[in-house]
Amino acid sequence: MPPLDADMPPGVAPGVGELTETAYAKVNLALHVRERRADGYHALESLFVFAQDGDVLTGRIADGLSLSIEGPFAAGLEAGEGNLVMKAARAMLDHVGQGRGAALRLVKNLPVASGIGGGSADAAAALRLLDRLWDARVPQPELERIALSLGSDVPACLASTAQMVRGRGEVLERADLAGLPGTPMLLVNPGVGVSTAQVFADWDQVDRGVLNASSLDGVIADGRNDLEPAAVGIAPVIADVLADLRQCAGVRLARMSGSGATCFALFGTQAEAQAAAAALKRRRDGWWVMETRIRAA
Ligand SMILES: C[C@](O)(CO)[C@H](O)COP(=O)(O)OP(=O)(O)OC[C@H]1O[C@@H](n2ccc(N)nc2=O)[C@H](O)[C@@H]1O
Ligand SMILES: Nc1ncnc2c1ncn2[C@@H]1O[C@H](COP(=O)(O)OP(=O)(O)OP(=O)(O)O)[C@@H](O)[C@H]1O
Repeated sequence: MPPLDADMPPGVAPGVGELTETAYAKVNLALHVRERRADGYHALESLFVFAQDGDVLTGRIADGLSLSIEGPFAAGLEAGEGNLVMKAARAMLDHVGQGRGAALRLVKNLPVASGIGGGSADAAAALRLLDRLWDARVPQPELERIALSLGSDVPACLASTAQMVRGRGEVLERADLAGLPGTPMLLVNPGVGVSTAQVFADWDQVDRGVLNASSLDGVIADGRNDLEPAAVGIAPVIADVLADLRQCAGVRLARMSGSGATCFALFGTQAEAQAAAAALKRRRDGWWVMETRIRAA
């Protein structure tokens, strides 16, 4: 009998001895860029939420480490040592001691380099999965330290709950905003990749002020994604995505996530989100459209 797995997403049947983790898509509901730091990174203030869907990682005990990748966005993604799943596994081995192994399988459902943190979410899912698979019981602060060594967004992806994120991504504060969990959401990517480093380099260096994330209405009314103009400059089709989303019936907020090109829209009801998804798929050949909800904390 395969083990019962509380985190198992629908449609994924684990094999004998396999564990499964979802790598939830990250969405920056607002992203304020405050300043360029001496280390070259930018100080951010961002309200992170997570979709209830994403990539799916499964793993079982094996000799050595291996990774295979399948799914709609598997093409072009290397499964070697450069993959963030492998980097996460190596970092775990460094911590818990060599001599353990795992055969990992990634179903890549999220577009790569698209502002929804797929690679970061995969790395965090690998840390959670291997901690369970190897019964390593790494204390949470240690896991968070390993996570930050893998990327700015990986600590937030570890918990995959709504969080106010500051600094480079290492200062996390739980954000239990009323009205967030379960909110119907569309993620839309027009099929272009944009480089995060390039978008930051093109930011106009104007500090437009703090993010007040005390209520969802406040984040909708006063929040921004300060990287939107730079990303639109690199990939003008992002402006078309935002215009399309903003004219959908029932939309409460449409904004770009991270450094783009993926944009998101929040809806009042699931029926409105479904209708918007169907219309976009009809009208825009080649755009990726995912209908989901904000994951509950
Ligand atoms: C902008 C966000 O999407 C917000 O969630 C993320 O912080 C980006 O995280 P990421 O894709 O993992 O990016 P990283 O690999 O950390 O950074 C890529 C490059 O983007 C720039 N970068 C990134 C994050 C940051 N706070 N300041 C930056 O200036 C740096 O040039 C860095 O070399
Ligand atoms: N498992 C992985 N999934 C996606 N990208 C990966 C993975 N492993 C390594 N990478 C590399 O990491 C880079 C960033 O990918 P990712 O999908 O996380 O970007 P992103 O969505 O723009 O992230 P962010 O929202 O944090 O800016 C890509 O250039 C890709 O080649």
